[in-house]
Amino acid sequence: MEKIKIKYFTDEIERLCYIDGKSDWIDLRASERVELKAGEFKLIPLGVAMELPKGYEAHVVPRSSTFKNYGILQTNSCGIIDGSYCGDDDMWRLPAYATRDTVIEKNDRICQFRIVENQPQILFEECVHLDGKNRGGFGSTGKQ
Ligand SMILES: O=c1ccn([C@H]2C[C@H](O)[C@@H](COP(=O)(O)OP(=O)(O)OP(=O)(O)O)O2)c(=O)[nH]1
Repeated sequence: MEKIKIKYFTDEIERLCYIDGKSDWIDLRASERVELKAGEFKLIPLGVAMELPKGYEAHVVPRSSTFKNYGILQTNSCGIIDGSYCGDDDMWRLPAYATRDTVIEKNDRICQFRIVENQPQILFEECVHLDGKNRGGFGSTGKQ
């Protein structure tokens, strides 16, 4: 089991909870009421800052119901929370674009995260040709 040190910026959101069995992604809540007009962008505060376990980062994505319920899109597709983002003021935020007029209430669950191990250090070794067989891509699977 991994331990995460967490700071809440408000008592008005429920505490994060790891729910065993159903999904290991952990829901995050808006820490203030946010009203957006169609076409507006906002960094929605999530009311938490964390010190992740050494060697981990966190990935934040919307919940599957987020677009249906609120009409917002996460503008960076997947939020990367670096392990170094662990200062007292390093509150997590969701960059969101509203496709319609919408209201997100304080404490609404709008996205989810999991922690992921950092990739190993990478050294790029330049070459002229690669030895592998060309795989094809972008719709080539199952075609000759
Ligand atoms: O959806 C996100 C993405 C990032 N962050 C926080 C955590 C992350 O560690 C920090 C910095 O993010 P990033 O490294 O992506 O941005 P940057 O390097 O400051 O800016 P950019 O890479 O866009 O130049 O912002 C969030 O709270 N939510």
